[in-house]
Amino acid sequence: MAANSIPTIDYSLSTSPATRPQFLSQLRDALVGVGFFYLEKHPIPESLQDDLSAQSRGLFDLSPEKKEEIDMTSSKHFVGYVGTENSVTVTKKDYRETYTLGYETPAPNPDEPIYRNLRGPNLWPDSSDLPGFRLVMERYMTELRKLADEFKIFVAEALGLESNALAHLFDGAPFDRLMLAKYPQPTSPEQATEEQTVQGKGVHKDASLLTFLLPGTSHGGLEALSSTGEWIPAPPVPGTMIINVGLQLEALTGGVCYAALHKVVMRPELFVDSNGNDLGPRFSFPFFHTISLDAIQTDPLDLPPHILALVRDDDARRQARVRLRRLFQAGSAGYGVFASRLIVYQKVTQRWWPQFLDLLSFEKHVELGAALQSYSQIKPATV
Ligand SMILES: O=C(O)CCC(=O)C(=O)O
Ligand SMILES: [Fe+2]
Repeated sequence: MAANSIPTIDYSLSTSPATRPQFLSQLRDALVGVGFFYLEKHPIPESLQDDLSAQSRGLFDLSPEKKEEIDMTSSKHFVGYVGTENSVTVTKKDYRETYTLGYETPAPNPDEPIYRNLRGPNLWPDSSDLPGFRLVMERYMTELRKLADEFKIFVAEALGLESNALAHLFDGAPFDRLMLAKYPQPTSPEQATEEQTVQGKGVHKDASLLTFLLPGTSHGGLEALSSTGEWIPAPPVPGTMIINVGLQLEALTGGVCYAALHKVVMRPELFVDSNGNDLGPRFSFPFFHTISLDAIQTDPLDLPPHILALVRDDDARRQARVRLRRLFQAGSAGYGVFASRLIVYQKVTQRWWPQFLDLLSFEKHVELGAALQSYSQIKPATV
């Protein structure tokens, strides 16, 4: 399957029975091919996108002291602000600052499984500093959740399944993350690695089912790796969002859907427009749509043969099997998700979850998942 350019899919085709088959067929090609697509004519109101962008700029403009108040280390739920100095992909530094939030909810009861601590209260900035911030973020998350709910149906249908074939993966409380990301313009040569390139975000696959990325500025820099090994640029296209397949969808479909590796590279020329004007910092807003933390699915989805035949090769199928096992290694999906957060955000782990500090590496991911599970079973009352 041709997989060397990023297709554009028209959301409005999904709304009429006459054009829906065309929409679903384009969606299937994108999920199986490059794993990234632009969604045009989507239903997120432009005014809400503008509000999101304005509030995000306001957040990153807060003083260091105010940012400290909402620093992720103040939350045991892996939400809040992470400064440039603490941003990494695996072990390499990312040159960006982020703020992450989820659905506002009380912390779980001590007798619930430990992974439910991935949900909890957000770290909101002071409303006198940023009036309207919380309202805009919550509105945006509500709209994105609605769009993601539609995509669960679209994806099922595009893969030849019943419309509700993914519904069971979302039983229980929803778990999604909205991230606001600011990539400051690199200023000093020390920030550059090779060929003047600064790592905005290092090479990775998203841990989500699907990611819905709203670019906040016109900067390029995002690139996706095709299955044939080419880096394909995915610059913002006005009026569209960028949707990409995450590891969960790849694993659940036995490798039929392709979770592309991707990265954000920052070359100096990306920070000026075609007239040579300075573009300022780069902003982007990914919404990581994820199956329920309580979901359990040990076998891949039961795809029809003509869809299964679309898998690239045996290796893709094998790797997806391994991923699926890892995802549900300890039962519910939440254990694996919690284990990954403990590994990625070690400062949070040091402060809130020190009992797991000696298991913090991706090589020990399986062990860590098992430790979390037995911790939930043996010592629930002390969580
Ligand atoms: O900022 C972007 O364009 C993409 C960021 C990204 O891939 C991520 O945060 O997972
Ligand atoms: Fe990503």
